[in-house]
Amino acid sequence: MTPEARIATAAEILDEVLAGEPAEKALTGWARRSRFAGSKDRAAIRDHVFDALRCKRSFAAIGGAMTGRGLMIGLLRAEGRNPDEVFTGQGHAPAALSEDERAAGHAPSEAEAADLPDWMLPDFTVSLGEGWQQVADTLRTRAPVMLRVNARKTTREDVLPLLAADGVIAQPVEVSPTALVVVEGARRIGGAAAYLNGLVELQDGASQAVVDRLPLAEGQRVLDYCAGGGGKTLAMAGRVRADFYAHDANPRRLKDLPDRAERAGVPVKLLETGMLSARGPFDLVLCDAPCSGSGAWRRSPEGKWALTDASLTQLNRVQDEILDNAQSLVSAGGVLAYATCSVFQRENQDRVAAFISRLPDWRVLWQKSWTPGPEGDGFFAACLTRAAG
Ligand SMILES: C[S@@+](CC[C@H](N)C(=O)[O-])C[C@H]1O[C@@H](n2cnc3c(N)ncnc32)[C@H](O)[C@@H]1O
Repeated sequence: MTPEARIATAAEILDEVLAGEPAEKALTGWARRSRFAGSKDRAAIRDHVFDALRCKRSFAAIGGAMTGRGLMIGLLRAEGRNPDEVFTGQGHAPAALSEDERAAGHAPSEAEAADLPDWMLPDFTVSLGEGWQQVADTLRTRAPVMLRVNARKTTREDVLPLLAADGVIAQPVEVSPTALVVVEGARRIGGAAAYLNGLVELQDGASQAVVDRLPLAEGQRVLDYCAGGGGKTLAMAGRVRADFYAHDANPRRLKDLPDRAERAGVPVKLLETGMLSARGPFDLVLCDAPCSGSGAWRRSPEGKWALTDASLTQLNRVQDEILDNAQSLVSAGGVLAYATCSVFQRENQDRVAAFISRLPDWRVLWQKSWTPGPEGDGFFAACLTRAAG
């Protein structure tokens, strides 16, 4: 496919997404119908679609329309290119611009330029202070592909040449002693021997940094209360030998964990909700709570546009409920850890403060935020314990 044909296809797929189809589904549907497209075409079209979804408001403003064509015109103008050079109507290129399209477009407002919904701007600025624009700008860019080295099986230094032998070039980063950023060959990770043998896992750098800070010790009983696919369970198990238990309100979310744990060489027991009290208490209970995902909107930009003030408030209720339920499973002297991949104070510091005001016998050991950047997503974590007495 020519570069122009890829833009035309991205515009069509974006129209489906704007009509309500999830981006992944629209991309997969197109790829199934378009066997002529090669892997490079698929990758380029995917990049166009996700670049446009990250910058949907600003591209629509400068492109003149919230349509697939408008977004692609906006993308080209944002890159300083003249859309007329791509929208030629020749071969498989998109149809030539009309006079109206050529004249359309306006300078973006503050929220449009930041690619945030208007309602969100106050929450964003309160949560991030002076750095809010930089964070909004970061969320408009592609996320790094990052790996976690399984310290149970290898070291960063030893695994780098193994990855390179399979075409995956990675570099150590500072955010965590187990983190690598992939600089070349990201699409080869799934077939790399180091991945297949459990030496590395795909995991964001800040996720790893959160786990680094948890006060884990050998022989503890540790519960991952919102384990999902088990990324944090495995990262914790990579650090110490302890008894790891994984739970999720939606047990189907845990389905990949047994295989991943086996590959990583770490035993993890799955627990259903009804078994939690009987199997407790636990020395450490981690609540990696469902959240807006705002710290990871580079990876999942549709979440940025789907979130509403009301859905954020509803998430806050779920977060409070999770903390209230999980605290009863923590042993005397044990630790309750709370984490989100959100940048919003409402989901982070405010939830911790609300918890302490409901249950004043708890105190905060530490809390920390990570902003999205070259070494990872935005994250928040806090550790709490019951005050002695
Ligand atoms: C942020 S994800 C967890 C990601 C996972 N820890 C990881 O590192 O891969 C949040 C998880 O919380 C689960 N969840 C939602 N409500 C819950 C509840 N009330 N109790 C426990 N888990 C819940 C969701 O099903 C989801 O899998």
